[in-house]
Amino acid sequence: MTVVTMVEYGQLPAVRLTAPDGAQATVALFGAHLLSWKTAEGKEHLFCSAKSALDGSKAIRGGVPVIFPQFNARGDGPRHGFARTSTWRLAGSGGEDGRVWAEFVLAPADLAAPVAQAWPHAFELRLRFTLGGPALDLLCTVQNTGTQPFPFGVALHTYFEVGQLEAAAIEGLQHCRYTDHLMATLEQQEPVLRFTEKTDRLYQAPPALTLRTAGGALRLEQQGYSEWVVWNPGAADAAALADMADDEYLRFVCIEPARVDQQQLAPGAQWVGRHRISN
Ligand SMILES: O=P(O)(O)OC[C@H]1O[C@H](O)[C@H](O)[C@@H](O)[C@@H]1O
Repeated sequence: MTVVTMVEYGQLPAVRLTAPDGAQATVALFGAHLLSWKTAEGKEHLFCSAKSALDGSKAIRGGVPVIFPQFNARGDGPRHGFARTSTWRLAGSGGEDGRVWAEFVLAPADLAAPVAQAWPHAFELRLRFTLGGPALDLLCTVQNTGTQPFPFGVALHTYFEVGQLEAAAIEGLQHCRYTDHLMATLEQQEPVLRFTEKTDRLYQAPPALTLRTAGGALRLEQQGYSEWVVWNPGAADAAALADMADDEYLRFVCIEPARVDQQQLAPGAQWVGRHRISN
């Protein structure tokens, strides 16, 4: 039996999905933000900071922030866009084939007035979470519902719980080109990426990666996006973040399917991004 219920997470209303095998996901309406994903054996795969705001006053530090319509400062609006700080609607939910799903939607009428005025485009952003079995699927669609093109970037800024950063390794990036935080473009020589210092890289996307941790491995796949962003702030940047404890950077890595540059979407057109996380 699949179950979809409303719960409170911190002070945020959230949707909890439970699959027939016991896998569970919790998604806040604020940001359509996935806060927790547990596979059937009860293992939590996402990190969320103990210092994160959970009251809608600012973006959540952890889980899966939805980045739209701009990545970081690559646009004129707020850093990483407004989707992560807007309240979405639950558009539907259900169960089939042993899995459970819920879909969230954000459109101009859902935005705070100043946000809608600053980004006056006719769009519909949808995010569907489907879980059960070893996989979590995140289906993101952007629809241009108007008569003028608009530009957008998008990303799923997933914070994976890794337990011990020193044991975390990403496979699948050897010989891939990336841009680092100093804007140097390089090619990765190492077969495996490990985290020994601040890491903030935009990789031209190979379709699949493997994240290995002390506790197991996750396979990450994407279609429709153009980059993988890999981020860990390191000690100094973590200490400067008010919503992260100084040593919490040792517990997570962010691996993000992304379309970092704002590209145009024609009137009536739809963009689709698929992301699957499985173990
Ligand atoms: O602090 P935030 O706005 O959530 O951004 C957190 C991080 O997001 C991305 O991964 C960027 O590549 C980083 O440069 C940035 O520091």
